[in-house]
Amino acid sequence: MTAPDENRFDWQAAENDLTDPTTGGPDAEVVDLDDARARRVPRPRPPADDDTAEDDGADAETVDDGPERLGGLVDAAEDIPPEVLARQRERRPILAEWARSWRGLRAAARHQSKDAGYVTAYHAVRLPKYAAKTAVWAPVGLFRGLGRALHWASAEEGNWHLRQAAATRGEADVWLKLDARRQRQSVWRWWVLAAGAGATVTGAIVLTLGPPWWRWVALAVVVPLLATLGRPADKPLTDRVTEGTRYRKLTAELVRRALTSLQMAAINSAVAKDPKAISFPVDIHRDGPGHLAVVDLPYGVEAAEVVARRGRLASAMRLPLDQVWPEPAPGHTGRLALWVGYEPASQMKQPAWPLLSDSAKVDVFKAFPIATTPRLDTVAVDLMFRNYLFGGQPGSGKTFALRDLILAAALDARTEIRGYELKGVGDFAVLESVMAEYGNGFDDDTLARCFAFIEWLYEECRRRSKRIEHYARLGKAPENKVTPELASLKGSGLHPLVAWFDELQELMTSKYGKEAGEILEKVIKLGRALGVIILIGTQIPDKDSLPTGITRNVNSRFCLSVADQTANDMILGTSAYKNGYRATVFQPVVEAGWGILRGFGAKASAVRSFYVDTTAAARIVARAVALRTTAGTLPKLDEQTRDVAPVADVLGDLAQIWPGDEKAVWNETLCALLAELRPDVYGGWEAAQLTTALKPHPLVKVGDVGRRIDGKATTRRGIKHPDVLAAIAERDRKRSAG
Ligand SMILES: Nc1ncnc2c1ncn2[C@@H]1O[C@H](COP(=O)(O)OP(=O)(O)OP(=O)(O)O)[C@@H](O)[C@H]1O
Repeated sequence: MTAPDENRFDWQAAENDLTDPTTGGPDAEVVDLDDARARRVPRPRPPADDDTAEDDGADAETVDDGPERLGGLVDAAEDIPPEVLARQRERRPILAEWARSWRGLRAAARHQSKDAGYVTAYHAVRLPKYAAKTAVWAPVGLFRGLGRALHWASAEEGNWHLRQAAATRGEADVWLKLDARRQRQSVWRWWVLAAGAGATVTGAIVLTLGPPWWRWVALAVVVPLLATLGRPADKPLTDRVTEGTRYRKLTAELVRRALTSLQMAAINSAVAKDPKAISFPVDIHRDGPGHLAVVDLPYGVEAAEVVARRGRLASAMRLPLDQVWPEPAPGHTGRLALWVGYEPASQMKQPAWPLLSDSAKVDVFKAFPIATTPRLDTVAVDLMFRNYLFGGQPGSGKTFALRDLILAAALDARTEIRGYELKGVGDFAVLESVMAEYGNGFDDDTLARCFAFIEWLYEECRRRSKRIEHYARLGKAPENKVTPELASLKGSGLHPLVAWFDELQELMTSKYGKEAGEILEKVIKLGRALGVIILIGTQIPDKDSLPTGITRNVNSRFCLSVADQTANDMILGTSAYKNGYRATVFQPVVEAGWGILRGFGAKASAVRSFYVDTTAAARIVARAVALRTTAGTLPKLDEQTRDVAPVADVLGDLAQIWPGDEKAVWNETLCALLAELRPDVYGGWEAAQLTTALKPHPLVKVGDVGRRIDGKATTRRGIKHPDVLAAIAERDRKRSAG
């Protein structure tokens, strides 16, 4: 098809339509084309005899819908402003994709040198075999070469047959003419041959007189040439270096074959009707350490459907799974970006985490590297004004990914870090010295502390919002958000606070779950602008283990290998699976660290978190300790508690302040008495706070307690004295049991 003209009107197609009676319908008439051009009359609408009649184009503007247009205009009506048209016109880049960035250049150079190295090594080990073959065929080549030279000089080639034919027919004069012609030809050829022979003799003399290396060079050049001349046509001197053993080059044919092998009826039937139903808006090109094919799938097929069949795609290409990376491409939903690496991702060496370098520092307001793409590009993320959700099945690598973020946070000396790992393995213990609070385990005590921490976070958010209000009044928080200046301002109380929870499902499915979920949701909503950064890791992303209120409000998500669509969408958001963002394609353990990162830019993408083992993590922590010691922000071991946490022994204090021999007392009365005892701890407590503080002690049941006030019966929440005593006895028993 010819390219559309400036106004995007395809004259040739329109002319064909107007002159072709089969498309013009029974009433088609011959139209004066000049007239048609002048008036731009839309062609007559063909009779609507099937479903596609609508698409067949009601006006001539829409006839050009061939592959060149895919992703471009649907209708180039004249009222579309020229600047929009100009924006939509896709220009091919002057330089090839691989030559446009250092990364591309380096990757191409690395690939070429690797390739050259391979070929050299391949042939080097076969050199003895090649030498033997050369020794055999070179003498044959010498005689064959001499024979051919003599034959050429005699100019008999072709002529002999003609002379024979003339002799058979008895045409003597023809014979004589042919022979005379041969003689004429052979005269100058003999001269050429003689000159060649002379040159050879001279060369030989020069070689004998010259230094020995001249003879070796001559031998190295001439002998292989003679051997090549002497060898049989089907037996090359060197072995073939087959392409297949190195990598499979991505070609349009391979992509087409792979796509038609997916057993997708929509693709196969479209291709059966029109082999061009699968088209390539951009040429397949090198992109990093692999090739990228941007494919426009047949009408109505979504890229997401192909992404879901990554396994079949890899099978059709005869490649390992982690070498084939299909993704939805920008443009429209039927556009697929298929990247195929030179080698499987598992064999590609991930570069070392840049933050491991001794000079690396982190500013949580700025992006830092956290992962790599399949093409080994670095992906950077920031922490400030973000909440993260990491989800994946066991062995998917979420703990390691979460730890990367906390390690990065540790390198910003302003950041306060507190968190709980509720798996009890101690993956985060390496960070203990830079954390202001750390809990590890899934026992009731740790869960209670974790819950109390969430409550504290909420209180901290309230305190921070007051501080922000204050600074906003002073004009220091123009957006009512923490600014880098406020975060660095000592005593502002607005420094970044990273609160992390690994395996949060343990808390959410415990007795604290409901309340913890509700409070955490509020913290996530409030904390973002206040410098409170929540990081959550969970293994079971269902609505009981991870309240939807939380998932809805998280703005950065990393979904590692998950088992099904529900889990995928719980982490990445509704419709993520449908839109082709499917972490179900990753295998746990084998593809640990791989996942879909969402919340950074328009497109979610497959990335692999940097692998940082505990030894490397310890090196970073050592640096973080040094940075924090200088900045004076290193948490002291004996101070690793929250400033307003209920550090006091609530049960003991209750027993101490219990009024007389009352059997049951209202919480609010108890709060007032507790505040008198320890105003720094209990000052401002309300009834609900006491209820929460008693949660870790199931023996103390908070219930309705009735009293008479001015003769009127009044019921409020309260607790019973025997319960408190029983809980103290139980706690003492547990403590003495160890
Ligand atoms: N980015 C990575 N690159 C390579 N290997 C990784 C990566 N991240 C994690 N792994 C490997 O995967 C293993 C499991 O990782 P991790 O403990 O983070 O998984 P998990 O999802 O937290 O599993 P679980 O829920 O069982 O704790 C690690 O021991 C590590 O060896």
